[in-house]
Amino acid sequence: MLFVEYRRETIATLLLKRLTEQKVDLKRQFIDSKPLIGHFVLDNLLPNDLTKEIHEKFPSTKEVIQKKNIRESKYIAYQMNAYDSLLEETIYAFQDKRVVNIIKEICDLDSVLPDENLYAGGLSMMGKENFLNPHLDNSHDADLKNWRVLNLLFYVTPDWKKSSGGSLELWPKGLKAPSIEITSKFNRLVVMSTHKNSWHSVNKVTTEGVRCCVSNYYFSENPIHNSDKFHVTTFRGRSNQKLIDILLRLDNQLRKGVRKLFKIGIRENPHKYKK
Ligand SMILES: O=C(O)CCC(=O)C(=O)O
Ligand SMILES: [Fe+2]
Repeated sequence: MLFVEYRRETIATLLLKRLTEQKVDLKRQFIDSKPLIGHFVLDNLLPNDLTKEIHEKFPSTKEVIQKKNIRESKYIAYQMNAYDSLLEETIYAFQDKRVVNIIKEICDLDSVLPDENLYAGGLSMMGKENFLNPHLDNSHDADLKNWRVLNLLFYVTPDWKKSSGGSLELWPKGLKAPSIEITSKFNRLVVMSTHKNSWHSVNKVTTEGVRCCVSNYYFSENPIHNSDKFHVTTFRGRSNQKLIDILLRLDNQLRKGVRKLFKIGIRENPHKYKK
């Protein structure tokens, strides 16, 4: 137990070191992008050997949950005691007070709260043909108390290239304008703010490999913009997916209606780490 706790702290210390080294540049990246979708990209996040080990400990796609519908096609895992403990330690290293604090400073937010229950976080894996259509993340936590404000996405698959597909796409000027494409490169951290205009997606994976990502979400008592309003996760089709776009808009309306009717949803959100 002590060893496990030490491990988490050690990883957090390494994260802190790298974020501190690059703090000025990261702040600049975030401030420059803030009027649209605030984000920063940090390469070589952890020592290469450690990131390789994290990747090696990822479960196979057969040991995790598959999500496959018109919105998205991917694999997720959040019951972290079912997998190698290094994965749990890595996820929670991003929730260490020191790490949360420096990210808060870089992104110039007044309060941020990590998501201990992994309400939306955990591991995500995407194999060939998997994708995530353009969407806005849900605005709130499960209790509708705090706002979801930052996504922290740590990509760990060695040798992942732009040509492998599976790039994160940000759509700062909406889905009709060009996107910013961010390759899911090995040992890269992307932090992006989430609000009512932060449209993002993941394009299709084109390689045989699996794109592995360690995800964390931070919440806050305050939204990114004062004008932000409650919304459910909202998906859209790409400009060449006219029919899918109609279906997704309908699907958004249905989920929104259900949410309104039952406030907290009909059942407890199943995406939660039960310790
Ligand atoms: O896997 C990614 O790069 C993005 C995932 C995503 O959209 C999210 O976690 O909200
Ligand atoms: Fe998202």
